[in-house]
Amino acid sequence: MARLDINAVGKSFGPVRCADGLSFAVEPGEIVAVFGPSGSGKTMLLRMIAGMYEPDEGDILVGGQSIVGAPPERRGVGMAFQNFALFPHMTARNNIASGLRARAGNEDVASRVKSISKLLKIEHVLGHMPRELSNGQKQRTALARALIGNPDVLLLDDPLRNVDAKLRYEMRLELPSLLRRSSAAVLYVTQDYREAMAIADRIAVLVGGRLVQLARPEEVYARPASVAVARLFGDPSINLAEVEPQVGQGGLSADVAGTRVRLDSGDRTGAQGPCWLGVRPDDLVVTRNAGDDAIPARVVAITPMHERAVLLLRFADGSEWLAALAPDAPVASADDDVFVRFAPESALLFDRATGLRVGQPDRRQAA
Ligand SMILES: Nc1ncnc2c1ncn2[C@@H]1O[C@H](COP(=O)(O)OP(=O)(O)OP(=O)(O)O)[C@@H](O)[C@H]1O
Repeated sequence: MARLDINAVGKSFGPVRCADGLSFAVEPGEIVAVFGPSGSGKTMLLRMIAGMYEPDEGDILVGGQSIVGAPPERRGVGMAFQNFALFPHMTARNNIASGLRARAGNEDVASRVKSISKLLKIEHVLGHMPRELSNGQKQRTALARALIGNPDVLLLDDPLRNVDAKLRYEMRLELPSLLRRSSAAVLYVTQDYREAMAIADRIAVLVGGRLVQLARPEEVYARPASVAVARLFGDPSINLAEVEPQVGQGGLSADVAGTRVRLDSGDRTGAQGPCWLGVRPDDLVVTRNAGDDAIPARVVAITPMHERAVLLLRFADGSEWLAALAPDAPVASADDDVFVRFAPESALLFDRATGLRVGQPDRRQAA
């Protein structure tokens, strides 16, 4: 059992800065999802840990020992990729065993292949060639090969991208306990925020090669460090409006599309001046009743989406927001005039100049 430490790691290709002062640690048995937009440096981070590239600056340590410059097979690192990368001329059994032979000499290969394939439910296809395996079986075979050598660090690069939706769902449920059993420090790259939230203990959000937030999934969702992070989490994505909040008798309030709306009066230090107001579509309530804090809107369109109804709403100033309503919520029809409300505590505020969330004690750099 060994901890993975990434210390001030930087890497550039010409003008492209794909890692910029990355620092964080992954504990043994912990799963950290690396999440961010395409090109944010997720795969490059994994490649530097695996030894396919070396960092320009900083250090990478496993169990307190630097692995920078060490040959890939001596790093104690196992990897599985989105494209499976199985040897096409070898059976599943030999593919799995290759993960062990590269690392150790006189192990009892057969019994270890057997126990790992039992765990991953692929015992019955061990004699098959990769072309005879389904994508799900290939993915499990690649995972078995990565796990069989009991690596200190396990790197998974979007391992569920090429499997079908049903298997992806099942694996999201199964993977965390499977991975924790190995006691490896796991870095799990994904482009799917739901997968990151389902699988990880913590999520490292990368934007432009920089770590913009590292926190538990619910924390990243509820308290995104910046407007860029807020936009990455949620489907439909967060509604935004330009506001200038002011402190009055009833706490903080702002004009939203011409209506004065109360915002949370809690910890909002620095929340005055030009801000982005962010409200998640799930946090909107759509009613037919006017009243305090109710913004008049017209329903432009309704679309079903994952068991919910998503309403496209247009305010009097022409701006549009989306509301995602629970299946049992009374649904309006297109062209209806309605009122939109949200609880003050569901309002997120971001400084418009820096993009950082305001009223947040532990601020990180904006994306
Ligand atoms: N060998 C290379 N030579 C030059 N530039 C590279 C190389 N590898 C990666 N890059 C650049 O580094 C940046 C980060 O790439 P990386 O593959 O790590 O992104 P990613 O976050 O994994 O993206 P995706 O989600 O699309 O896989 C990109 O701008 C990419 O073009």
